[in-house]
Parts: sequence; C-alpha cells; structure tokens
Amino acid sequence: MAGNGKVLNLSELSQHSSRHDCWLLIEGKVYDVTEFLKDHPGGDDVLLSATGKDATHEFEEVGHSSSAKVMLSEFYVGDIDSTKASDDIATTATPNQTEQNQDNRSFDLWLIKLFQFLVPLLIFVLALGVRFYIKTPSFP
Ligand code: HEM
Repeated sequence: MAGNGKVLNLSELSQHSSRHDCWLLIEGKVYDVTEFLKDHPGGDDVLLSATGKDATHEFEEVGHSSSAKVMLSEFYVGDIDSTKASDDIATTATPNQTEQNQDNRSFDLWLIKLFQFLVPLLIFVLALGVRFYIKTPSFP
C-alpha cells in the first residue's frame, strides 16, 4: 500500500475538505473517504471535521476495530510529503476554535440549567391550574 500512491502536500490535502470531496490524513497516509461518508457508522460529520489536518489522534481515540483499520486500504490515495515540517500539520483545533467550542458548551450548559428550572415550574403551575379548575364550585 505505502509507496504506491501519490506524494501529497498539506495544501493539496486541505483542498479536499468538503462533503463532495473528502480526504483524511491518518498516520501519514491520505485517504479519500468521499464515498464512505454516507456509510461511516460514526456519521459523516466527524469525518468532515477531521479533514485538512492530521486525523490520526481522532481515528485512534475512537478505538476503531481491526476491520475498520483494514478498510482504510480501500480509500488510500497517497502519502503526505514527509520532507515538509510535520509541525505544520495541525493535530488540534486552533485556539480560536477551542475558544468558540468552549463558548458553545457553556451556552448549552446554561440552556440545560434553564430548562431544569423552567420545566418543574411549568408542571407546578399546570398542577395548580388543574386543582383550581377542579375545585371551583359550579353554580347551577
Ligand atoms: C477512513 C477512515 C475511517 C474508517 C474506515 C472508519 C470506519 C469505522 C467503522 C467500521 C466503524 C464501526 C465500528 C468499528 O468497526 O470500529 C466506525 C465507527 C466510528 N468512527 Fe470511524 N472510521 C474512519 C475514520 C474516523 C474518524 C477520522 C473519526 C473521528 C473523527 C471516526 C469516528 C468514529 C466514531 C465516533 C464511530 C462510532 C463509534 C461507536 O459507535 O462506538 N472515524 N468507523
């Protein structure tokens, strides 16, 4: 497998980061997973968010089965140019992305807390309403 494909660089890799043309870099090898997006058991979003960077960590973190690792060869395109500084390859999100993710997470937590407060309150108000409605004496 290795050595039979093209030698690609990072800017080529980042040009294939869409739903219609999706390449992944895992352990120095580039894979075209465009056709696999719809079939990936973990969903297409995780694959799309792993484009344009070294996705080795994300791939390993999931604990993919050995059959998933064997599948990789089906999608092999080539190797990344190792003469280019590998430090250039972003393995993690940029500080801006991290900051934005944290903002989103704290907003989500805030929403959850709001719902945790509002839902019991709503049930209480409804229960009071029903009780009041049932107890109101009806005059003929
Ligand atoms: C060409 C690359 C990939 C292939 C061939 C592949 C294949 C698979 C397969 C076969 C499964 C089913 C479970 C298993 O057999 O391990 C799976 C699950 C999954 N994959 Fe991938 N995968 C790839 C890349 C990735 C990447 C880069 C990510 C993360 C960014 C990812 C995230 C997941 C997740 C979250 C699941 C679901 C795990 C679960 O439900 O427990 N995969 N993948």
